[in-house]
Amino acid sequence: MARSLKLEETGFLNQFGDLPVMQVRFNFYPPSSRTEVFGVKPHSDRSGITVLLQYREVEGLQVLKDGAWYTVPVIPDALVVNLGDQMQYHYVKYDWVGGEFADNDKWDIQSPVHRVWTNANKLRLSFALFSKPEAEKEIGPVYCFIDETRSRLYRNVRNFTAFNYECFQKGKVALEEVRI
Ligand SMILES: O=C(O)CCC(=O)C(=O)O
Ligand SMILES: [Fe+2]
Repeated sequence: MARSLKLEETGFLNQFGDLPVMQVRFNFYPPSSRTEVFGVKPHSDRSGITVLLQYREVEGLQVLKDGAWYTVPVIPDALVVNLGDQMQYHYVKYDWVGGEFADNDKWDIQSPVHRVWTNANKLRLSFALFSKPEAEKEIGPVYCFIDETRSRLYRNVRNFTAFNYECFQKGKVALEEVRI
C-alpha cells in the first residue's frame, strides 16, 4: 500500500510495532427463518487490515457507501481485503488553501462500515484474519504531513482495539470518539 501511494515503504509497517497481532475469527451464521436478522450489526473493523474468506456461495456481507448498502459478491476462493480503523488513522483532512482543495484522492484511506445478514435457508461461514498493531503501541497518522494544507483528524491512542470494542458495546463509533 505504501509503495502504491509512493510513500516510504516501512511507514505503515512501523505502526504495527514489534509484536503485531494476527487474530482469526470463524463466523458461523445459522439459518434464520425470521427476516431481517443481523449476523453482525453495522461496524467498521478495529484491525489495520482484514482478510476475509466468504465460504461457499452464501452471500450476506454488505458494505455502506454513500448512504447505500451494497452486497459483496462471493467469488469462489477469492479473498476480500478490507481496511480497518487503524488504517483510517492515516487519513488526513485537506484544508481549503489558496481558493481550492488539494487533491484528496490518494489519501482516501477509509475503513468502511459493513454488516452481515443471515439467510433463511442456508447457513453461512466466513473466516476473518485481522492484522493489528501491537496493543501497547500508540497509533497516530504516519503520513500526516501536517502543514498549511493538511491537518490531522484523529488524536493518538494506545490499545485502540480494546478502546474500539468498548465503544462498539456502548453503540459508539471509536473513530468519532478520537476525532479532534
Ligand atoms: O462474515 C462476514 O462476511 C464478515 C464478518 C465481519 O465483518 C467481521 O468478522 O468483522
Ligand atoms: Fe467486520
